[in-house]
Amino acid sequence: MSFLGKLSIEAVPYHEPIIMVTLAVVALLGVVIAMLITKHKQWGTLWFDWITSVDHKRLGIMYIVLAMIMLLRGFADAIMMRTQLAMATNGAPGYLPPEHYDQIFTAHGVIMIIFMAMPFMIGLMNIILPLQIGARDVAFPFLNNLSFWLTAGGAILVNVSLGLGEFAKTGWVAYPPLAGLEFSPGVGVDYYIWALQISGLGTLLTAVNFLVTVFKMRAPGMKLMQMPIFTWTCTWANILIAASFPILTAVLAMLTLDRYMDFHFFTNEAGGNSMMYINLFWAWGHPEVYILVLPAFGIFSEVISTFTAKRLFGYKSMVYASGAIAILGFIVWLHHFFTMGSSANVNAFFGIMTMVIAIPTGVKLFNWLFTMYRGRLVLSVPVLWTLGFMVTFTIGGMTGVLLAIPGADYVLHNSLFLIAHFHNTIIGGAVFGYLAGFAFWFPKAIGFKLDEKTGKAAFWCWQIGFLLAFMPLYVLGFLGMTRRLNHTNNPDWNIWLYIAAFGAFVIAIGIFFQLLQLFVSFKNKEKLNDTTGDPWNGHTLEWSTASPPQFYNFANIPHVKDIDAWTDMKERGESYQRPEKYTPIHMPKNTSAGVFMSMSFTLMGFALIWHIWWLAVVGLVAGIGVFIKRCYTSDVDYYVQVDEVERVEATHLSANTVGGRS
Ligand code: HEA
Ligand code: HEM
Ligand SMILES: [Cu+2]
Repeated sequence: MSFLGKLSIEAVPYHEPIIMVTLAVVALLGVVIAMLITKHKQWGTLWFDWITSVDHKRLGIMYIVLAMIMLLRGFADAIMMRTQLAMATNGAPGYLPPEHYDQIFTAHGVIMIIFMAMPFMIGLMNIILPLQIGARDVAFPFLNNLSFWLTAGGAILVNVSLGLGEFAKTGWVAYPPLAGLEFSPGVGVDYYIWALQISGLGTLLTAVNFLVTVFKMRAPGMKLMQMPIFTWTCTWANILIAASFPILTAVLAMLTLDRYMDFHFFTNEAGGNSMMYINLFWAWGHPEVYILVLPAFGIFSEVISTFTAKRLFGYKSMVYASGAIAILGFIVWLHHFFTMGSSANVNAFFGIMTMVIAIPTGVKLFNWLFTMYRGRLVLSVPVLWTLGFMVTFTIGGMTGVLLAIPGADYVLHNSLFLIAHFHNTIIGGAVFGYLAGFAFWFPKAIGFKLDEKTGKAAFWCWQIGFLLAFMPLYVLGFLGMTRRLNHTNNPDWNIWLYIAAFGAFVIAIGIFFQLLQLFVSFKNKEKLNDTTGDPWNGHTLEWSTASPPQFYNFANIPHVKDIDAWTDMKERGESYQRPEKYTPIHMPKNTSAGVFMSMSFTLMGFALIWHIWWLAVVGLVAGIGVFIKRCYTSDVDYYVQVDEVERVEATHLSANTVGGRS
């Protein structure tokens, strides 16, 4: 074994034109961005105000930037797959060789779920949750920065695999024995393992951080049953993360031992059993999909009640329904392997428990409908995403219930019907939810509203494109097409494959409109400016702050007396009151420890992937070293003095009294 382990120049796929062109474009973009930063002298800002920031609002924005970049990457993979399948009909080979195609669907699944949806959800939670409960930050701001960089570290590893070596060809579930050393001897599965392990640790720390925040840092007076509904759904999601991510950590660790140290947990011989992996994987994987969708449900609740100018119908039943979904979501994982050979009774139990989830979900849908009933629903962009969700997600949920019938699942398992089901719930549920939240909270986070026209165009392209791209997959599933095929030879399938490819291009236009929307909105930001901090006449405390919020969030922590604390304060005439006095505010200092720690661990992961043992030790020791140094640092906080608080607050208050609202 050489100094660089398995790494050599051969690892660069220079004979693959598609990859090389992609890398060249990415490199070019990188150079352009670096030049722009240099030209505008922004390196200092980038480092001191963003990369090392412990402010939950800035970390939230960074999560969402990461999610958007990963959406572009994941979508590029998707469109490549759809084009391949539209070309490779009647036995034609298409343009993607099998070993490349297999990496693409694996990368697409992993990137979309772990590095697009999760960061998007966690980003929105970061920006909004502390504001909603009247807190100045999360419980552990430094940990929050570390969590972000661990997530980013995982994303970096997945993307490095494009230019160095390969990614897993196993599907996003990486089942052994296929993912074992015998059938996947390359570095692809190792990239998968370390990317998920490192980012998963970040996610687990985030959940712990936000659970402590919610239980310990609510504004005085805010009882648990008065927390805003988005905060509640995030809390249920965090409980699910805390309960399920350790299972992922464990199962990945076991796969690591199999691959690196010749253990036999999941091999076919020497006492191993790969079914154990499948069981543990889904014990994490199923809760994971509810982790994605629950916060989106919370966003829809906020959007609907705000844009009908009514209180949410059935607040308590919403909280309990979310809890029921979370708890049931934890005990139905076996529905992913009905066909693995459990007894009929076991299958029946898990099938029925799965179907029961339709009940609390139905409760939520009806609550949203009742909230809209006789309200004056404003058809803004967040509302469009919400209405689109209600239709699309219901279809996806219903087909899920169909799959929950073990007998039916024997026919439909791993068919394109399944693929249609989960894109239906993930895109129609989670992604539409995040995009609704993005449009809803953008003015809060950035300071100006998003352009409506381009936003509406983006929505319609996504909605119509979605139906075109995924409804045909239900048909293909019934016609017998299985998932992960890289070419087909059944002429009956062709037309549906063409429609699906066309649909994906319509979604591409939607994504184009989203980029255009950002461009147009930034250009017109003076006109779209939000000086009030409360552009939609909101219900919850985040709208009581300025847009973007003061860096310390609240000069004086509000006292909460009711659900919808901000509506309540406005009704009582207690909003925008200048308090008698301000006191100095205790704030955490930014630190580079998080980024250095996580980059050390990412380096360790990279070294382990390539079997560069000395470098792995260096990464590990450096990461732990930075942590120990951080533990001995006492210079971690400071006070914002009263005169500065006064100055900042005066701007916000004057915007809302002189000529504004009072
Ligand atoms: C956000 C993601 C998300 C969500 C919310 C769901 C929600 C549901 N899922 Fe889905 N699912 C996935 C993502 C998701 N799923 C993924 C990613 C996979 C596959 C991964 C892979 O293999 O790669 C999968 C796979 C999957 C399977 C495995 C199939 C197989 O491998 O063969 C099953 C089987 O039971 C299932 C069922 C369900 C059910 C019953 C729901 C329910 O929660 C739906 C409840 C909602 C409704 C029913 C609609 C609204 C309700 C009403 C309007 C009330 C009235 C309705 C009735 C009385 C029916 N899902
Ligand atoms: C935006 C449009 C999207 C398109 C056009 C698309 C398309 C596809 C295609 C063609 C496949 C392969 C299906 C097969 O096995 O034959 C696939 C798989 C998959 N997609 Fe998507 N997708 C999209 C968005 C998403 C999103 C947003 C997510 C999750 C957040 C997602 C998660 C997955 C997963 C987990 C798989 C399974 C990968 C595997 O088989 O291991 N997709 N998608
Ligand atoms: Cu499931």
